[in-house]
Amino acid sequence: MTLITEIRLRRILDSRGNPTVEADVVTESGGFGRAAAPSGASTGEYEAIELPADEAIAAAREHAVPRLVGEAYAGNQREIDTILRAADGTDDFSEIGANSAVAISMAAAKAGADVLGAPLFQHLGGAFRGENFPTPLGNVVGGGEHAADATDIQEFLSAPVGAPSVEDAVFANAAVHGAVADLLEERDLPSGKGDEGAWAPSVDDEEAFEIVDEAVSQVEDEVGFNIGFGLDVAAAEMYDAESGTYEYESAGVSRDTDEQIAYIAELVDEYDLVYVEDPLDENDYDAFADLTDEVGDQTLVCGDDLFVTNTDRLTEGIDRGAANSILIKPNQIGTLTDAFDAIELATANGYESVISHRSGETEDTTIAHLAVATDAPFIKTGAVGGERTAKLNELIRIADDAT
Ligand SMILES: O=C(O)[C@@H](CO)OP(=O)(O)O
Ligand SMILES: [Mg+2]
Repeated sequence: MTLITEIRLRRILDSRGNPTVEADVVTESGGFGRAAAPSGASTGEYEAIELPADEAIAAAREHAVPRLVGEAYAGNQREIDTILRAADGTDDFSEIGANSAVAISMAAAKAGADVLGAPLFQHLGGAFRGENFPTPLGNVVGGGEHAADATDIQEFLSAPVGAPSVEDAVFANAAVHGAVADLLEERDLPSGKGDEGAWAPSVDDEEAFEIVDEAVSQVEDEVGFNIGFGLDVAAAEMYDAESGTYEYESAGVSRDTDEQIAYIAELVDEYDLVYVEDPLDENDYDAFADLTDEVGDQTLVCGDDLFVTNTDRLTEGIDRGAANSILIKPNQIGTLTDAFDAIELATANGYESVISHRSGETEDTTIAHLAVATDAPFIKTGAVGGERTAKLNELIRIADDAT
């Protein structure tokens, strides 16, 4: 029933207006799945390779599609993804592009679910999936690689950990985003938005902390449940390997590694941060381990550029005690199977898995299903903006269907 009979690949627009790859997978019994690859801006050095969309499509048509059509079953995800790896023949998908690979991988999963008549989260999570729903981390103020002339820290994240439901959490993040807008106006700080829809005012990090802290407290009072606060520092983007320092340009401050660890630990204490992503450079496992020693019992220290959803890099991190959670981005590694393997390895070693969008996105909602299927504590997928609300609204629908 799930034998693949057709795969179509096309270029579509992503949220930055760049071309990306969309895949349609059709099965013998008429099952259908469609998925699109997202795209990063603050990409990790060790990520799988994204090729220009037209090149990725041409290469996948030549090398991967003939091995899948009439040969593979959409219901057997591991088989599909093994074939994608074999068709590519490299470790980093540099032949067919991780963008083609992930679009086909996710579209096949959706086609498999369609044949079964099951929602994607059920197909991926199976009958023994947990009962929990992820807390959405809402990017409300940001800068770094996602906006010019804004904060050094890439993302200030609202984390409504006390929300009684996914729906309440989603609306709380939108309310914090709105409250930030009011506070910016009060302070006479005009602001555009960054790639993920977060406000991108021309302020230093210290002022951003003040504003987000106040916005979170205001909304907390309104909604009556606990809203935490998190960060994606994206520290690799501010790290200068030559001088060994983290350069905070908007504040004119430079910190060496020990100072960076102390600074982040201070922020965790001061703002009760529930989540800190990439607080240190992507090559510095030792510094990650030192920070995790210091604050790992208070907060999630999450590796994004550090681990790039890669089990080899995660194994190294586990061995060295670096971080206590991993960010999962299927396009960083190329297939759903690889993403699941990373999640499984994390879980087996007491690391939490946080599922994430990219700064360049489409209306694709696969990550919402992936987060529910794998019982992830958090999903990072923005607060507002169509390509972000596509996932948030899907989470609300999933919760509505599943309960
Ligand atoms: O750093 C990140 O976590 C992501 C998503 O927020 O950004 P990008 O997709 O640009 O890598
Ligand atoms: Mg990140």
